[in-house]
Amino acid sequence: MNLQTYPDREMMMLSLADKIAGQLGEFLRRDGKATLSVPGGTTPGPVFDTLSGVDLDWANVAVVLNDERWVPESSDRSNTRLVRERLIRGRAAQARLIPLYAPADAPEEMLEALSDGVRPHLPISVLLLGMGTDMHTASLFPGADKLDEALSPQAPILMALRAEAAGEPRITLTAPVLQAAYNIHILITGAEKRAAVERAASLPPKDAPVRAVLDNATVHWAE
Ligand SMILES: O=C1O[C@H](COP(=O)(O)O)[C@@H](O)[C@H](O)[C@H]1O
Repeated sequence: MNLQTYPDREMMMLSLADKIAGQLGEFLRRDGKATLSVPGGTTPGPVFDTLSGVDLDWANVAVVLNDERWVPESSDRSNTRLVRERLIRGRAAQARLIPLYAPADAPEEMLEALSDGVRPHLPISVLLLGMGTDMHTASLFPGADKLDEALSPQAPILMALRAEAAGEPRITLTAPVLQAAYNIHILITGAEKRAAVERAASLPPKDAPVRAVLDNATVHWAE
């Protein structure tokens, strides 16, 4: 694990947004397109705020969430809502948001259609992940019903998972999709998450799912 620490959160968010923009720019110059995968939750908003103001060829950037809670966009638990409100606006308004949610009672009903939408945008150029204090990343939760399958090299692009700690049913990119990303960043704040990520480094992915990507990731941390 490559751990990068910052004097404060503001500096970390600005610096990480700058790094991500630079990496997206390299893909855009070389391939004419790029895929950015981002987390939801409470941490990444300030990175999105800065990124949305960066001058990039956003029309050729596909944005894919790492995971989604199975709730409509009207819910304040919706990761899609966060991304629309904080990232896909300003200069980034032209970016293409690839859906991880569609109205249906259960994620299983939409897995195939949503996977078909994601497939053309793989592999991910720049992957930004969050992490919970329980060492889950994306919606790969310890103890989730289908965690073993989602961690397997044969896992499909997307899976539906359920876990007690997750609240709603989840839909998530699986481990092989995350591992195939060209650039991997994990964004965490606070002492509890720092201790958790250090603990994860010596645990197997079934106990600490973030471990599935840790060896090739840069972990960005500020108090
Ligand atoms: O439920 C989720 O949690 C993680 C971590 O969220 P945070 O609020 O602790 O930053 C997030 O990365 C993931 O995308 C989200 O669905």
